[in-house]
Amino acid sequence: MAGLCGSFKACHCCTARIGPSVLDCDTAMLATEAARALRAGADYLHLDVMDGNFVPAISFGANVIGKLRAHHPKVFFDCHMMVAKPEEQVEQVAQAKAIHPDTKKNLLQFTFHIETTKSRGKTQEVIDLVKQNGMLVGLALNPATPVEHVLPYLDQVDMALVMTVVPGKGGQSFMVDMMEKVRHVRAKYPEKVCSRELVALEIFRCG
Ligand SMILES: O=C(CO)[C@@H](O)[C@H](O)COP(=O)(O)O
Repeated sequence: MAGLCGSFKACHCCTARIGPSVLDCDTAMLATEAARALRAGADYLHLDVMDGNFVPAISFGANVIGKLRAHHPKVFFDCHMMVAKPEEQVEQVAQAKAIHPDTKKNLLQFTFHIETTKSRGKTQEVIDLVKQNGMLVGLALNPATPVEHVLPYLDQVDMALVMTVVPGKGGQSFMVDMMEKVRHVRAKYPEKVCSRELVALEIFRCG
């Protein structure tokens, strides 16, 4: 059975961190639901922000992320920004910044989609803006987007989010053919690639 890196042997890159999406939880009880996920073993939280534009659905935004921070001051938040103009939300999301008191690690990441910036020539600008606002940077790519679109930026970002579902809703089937993109990114950046659904698949495989 292949590991996270696609290797058929156990190796260092098969270490996984679990960051569940809270999209399909009872969002009226978000802080409690997040606590439940963390108690169950989540290492961090994946927060799906949807604007009704880049994707049809609307979920929650920076204001809710800020409120959630008050309940979870030591938890890493990966904010998956499924929004058409990520640059307009950087400052608001940055309000939820936090540094872990013991590890001194940055606990906030702003992950935006290359599809929203590439055609406007704004990818570099958004990366810079996110960093200026004190957050880690994630770069996401849709299943239909070639991996080559993100490669020029991977030296500068903290994470590549290889989507293995079409962005917009929860509960979809894992697209196993996206593994090729994961392998491609991992070959050069073993610590930078993330595919949440992939992690779920591996847990399933391991029983
Ligand atoms: O970004 C997305 C979808 O747009 C993902 O984070 C999913 O929303 C996760 O949902 P489940 O697959 O866990 O139901």
